Amino acid sequence: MTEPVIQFKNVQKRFGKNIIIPDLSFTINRGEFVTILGSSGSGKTTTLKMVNGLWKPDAGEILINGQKISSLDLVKLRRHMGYVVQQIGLFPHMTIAENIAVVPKMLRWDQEKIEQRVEKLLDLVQLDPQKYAKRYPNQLSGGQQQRIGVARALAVNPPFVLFDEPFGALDALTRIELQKEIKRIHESLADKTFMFVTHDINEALFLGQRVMVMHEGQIEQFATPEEIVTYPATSFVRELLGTVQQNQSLWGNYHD
Ligand SMILES: Nc1ncnc2c1ncn2[C@@H]1O[C@H](COP(=O)(O)OP(=O)(O)OP(=O)(O)O)[C@@H](O)[C@H]1O
Repeated sequence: MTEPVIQFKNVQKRFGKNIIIPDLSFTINRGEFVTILGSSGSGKTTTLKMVNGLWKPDAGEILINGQKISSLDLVKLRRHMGYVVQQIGLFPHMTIAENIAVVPKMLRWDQEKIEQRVEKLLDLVQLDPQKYAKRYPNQLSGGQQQRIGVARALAVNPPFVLFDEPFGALDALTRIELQKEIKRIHESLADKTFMFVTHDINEALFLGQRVMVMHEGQIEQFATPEEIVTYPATSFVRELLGTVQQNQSLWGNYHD
């Protein structure tokens, strides 16, 4: 059964006099993995930041679980939304375990529950807890640090996780490895809704159950990867797909 959990209704966002997002409407259902693909400056990050209330829309309405975002307690809302960014900003003087435990500690979980959770999360992101829990961030590779970013975002088991170009700074092989991981994690955590911003077409098509293609603050197409590749809705989508479109098997076999 589809259950809408994130809804934008005629949302507008301006910065000063610049209308960045003129009129954005879409619905995301519980448990979906949605990727947002678009050129630089198309409004992907702005859209994500409106989902967790970091930016307020200038017009229109955003509903989270059917409730107007403007009526929600934003601190609580953000606890329900893990956030993973490119510069994950681990605290350098804290161990990996302490970094993951920041929010659980803030919520006054007892120590045993925190330790169990950290261990489970390190297992989930495939880092051996015995080996990594007591290390410091500078003793980890970039890819491993991003894994910690994912673990930290999942610490208090949020129903939503937002990703903003989390793998943008990684080398191609590490990136592919982490894409597979994130897909596996989404599949293993039933019912979590993921929104993932990227400007990498292969990444968007590989990860997204649906892909939202944005251009100049508007949705060009919001559809499954198959539909997008087979029936690009606009000339922008067609151009964006470029060579990928010419060889449909390419993205399907991207990680084989
Ligand atoms: N705080 C801000 N003040 C003014 N303008 C902003 C602000 N944040 C973003 N913008 C502008 O809004 C537009 C959309 O930015 P946004 O970061 O959402 O794009 P994006 O699609 O995520 O791009 P990128 O892929 O480069 O990160 C850009 O033109 C940007 O300059």
